[in-house]
Amino acid sequence: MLHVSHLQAGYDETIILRDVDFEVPKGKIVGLLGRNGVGKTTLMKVLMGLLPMKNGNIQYEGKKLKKERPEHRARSGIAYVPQGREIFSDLTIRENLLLGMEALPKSKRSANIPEEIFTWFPVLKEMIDRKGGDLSGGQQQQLAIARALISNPKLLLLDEPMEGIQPSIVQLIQDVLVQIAKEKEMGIMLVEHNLDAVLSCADQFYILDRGRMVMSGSCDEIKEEDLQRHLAV
Ligand SMILES: Nc1ncnc2c1ncn2[C@@H]1O[C@H](COP(=O)(O)OP(=O)(O)OP(=O)(O)O)[C@@H](O)[C@H]1O
Repeated sequence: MLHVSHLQAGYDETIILRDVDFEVPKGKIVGLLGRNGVGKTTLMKVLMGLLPMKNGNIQYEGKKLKKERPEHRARSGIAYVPQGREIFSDLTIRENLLLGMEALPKSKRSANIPEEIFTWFPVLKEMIDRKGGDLSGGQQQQLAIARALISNPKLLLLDEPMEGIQPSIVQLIQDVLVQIAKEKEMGIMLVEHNLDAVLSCADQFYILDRGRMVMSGSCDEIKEEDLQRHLAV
């Protein structure tokens, strides 16, 4: 569903991504690993249209992405949960979730939150009228993911969703991702430093280093020594 080739991007004159090739197939979770500052977030921003690419090709659902704005990409089914969650602290869970509808064309928006959201994240139903700022980090992360899922995206980009989250919530998020990738045939790209979490829920992985994907494969076949070589600081 997503094919990226020879992608080059960066900030002003600085090139961060030199020649990036990768794919996210339909219904699969793809983990993106790499040391701090290699450009994982930069790649997500380019995919979401928040940063222009300098060169290369992005093909999404059979069409080339060029200069489409983020809202256009969101309407075409790409959802992004940035690092740090970015939920609205002064709005309730309900209000935060309904904002996720903005990603849909007006004719498809609803005033009701789909019940499946609460089957994945029951705590959001229990606390529906509480303000975002009153939630724990793990609850805020569930809210941020749920808000992205409201628009029923085809491709979900997640930037470090497990960061600073307690193990039981990490497990819940992993279980939800595995379930929705399969049931909804959603492609999921997961940037994560929590290696165990990536290996236990992703199907495939890529390692980004010095502007290129230096390694990729199936998570079942990943070798500890290769990880050490590319990820050790
Ligand atoms: N807005 C910006 N302007 C200039 N340089 C930036 C900007 N944002 C990020 N960078 C630089 O681009 C490089 C890649 O940053 P990026 O955040 O994409 O890395 P990352 O792999 O996501 O890191 P981390 O794992 O720490 O989140 C870093 O050197 C960073 O300092």
